[in-house]
Amino acid sequence: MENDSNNIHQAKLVIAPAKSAISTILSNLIIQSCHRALQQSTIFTIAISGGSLPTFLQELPDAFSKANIDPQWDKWHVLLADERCVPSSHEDSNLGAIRTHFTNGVGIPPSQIYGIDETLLGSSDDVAASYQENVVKYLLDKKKSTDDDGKIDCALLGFGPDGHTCSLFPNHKLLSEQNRLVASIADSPKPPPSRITLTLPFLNKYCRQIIFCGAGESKRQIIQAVFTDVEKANNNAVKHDDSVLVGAKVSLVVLCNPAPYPCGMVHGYGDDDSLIWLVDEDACS
Ligand SMILES: O=C(O)[C@H](O)[C@@H](O)[C@H](O)[C@H](O)COP(=O)(O)O
Repeated sequence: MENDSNNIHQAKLVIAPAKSAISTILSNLIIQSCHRALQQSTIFTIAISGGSLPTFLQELPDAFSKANIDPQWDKWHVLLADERCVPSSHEDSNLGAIRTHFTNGVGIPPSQIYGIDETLLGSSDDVAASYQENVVKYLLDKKKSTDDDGKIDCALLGFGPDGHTCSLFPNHKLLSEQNRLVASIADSPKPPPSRITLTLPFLNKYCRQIIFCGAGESKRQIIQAVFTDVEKANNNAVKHDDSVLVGAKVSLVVLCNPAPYPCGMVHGYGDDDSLIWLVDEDACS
């Protein structure tokens, strides 16, 4: 468990009326994040995890069209929040899923969609070290050099029914990582065992906005455990723009400290919209 005793961390809890509404709301949040980034910088950087997350991105291109906003895909840089150490053509590949559900249909230059170095697959440590140097640090430097404070603009994360996020699993030694921004894991309890992942230092220091997404009853116990008082969240309802958070209930919640699960250790960067949890009613009721 992380004991970050000096700080109270808040999140915006956005409860979509149904799983089907998550894609719409997520698309609107990404449009906002992209717009904000491209006002301040010449590039938009977004980290995406695997699991069900890529399926929530299918509506994004249409959402840009409906909003009559040019996504400027040529300015997008997509990195992986975690990846299984397999070739991108393998059915377990997160990059493969992101391509299938999102990037294959849009004009992001392939050189700006950053997979792992498949020539290094014999050593997950080497894959992680290479991803840290050649992708993560490269993009942070690129942000710094484009009139920006050197943060990844947005990270889209899932969370498992065991409370993991990225490939950061409960009670695993990687939760104590202090320095590396990307690390390898050889014993992931969720198959396949060999993976690389963004670390807590990266997620908590170098992301301007984190959006967790999850749906369904299997996530309920995690939501109840990660926040101090979800039942009372309705009392903390916040005003919101219904054209963005369509039909959602929105409240401010406080993360439990110490955090009971890895996903609860991701507390974001600090301002109002830096940590959003977007879930459906089934995950919350
Ligand atoms: O590579 C992975 O396994 C994922 O990145 C993982 O961290 C995922 O996001 C969660 O397991 C939630 O997955 P679901 O959304 O499918 O429950």
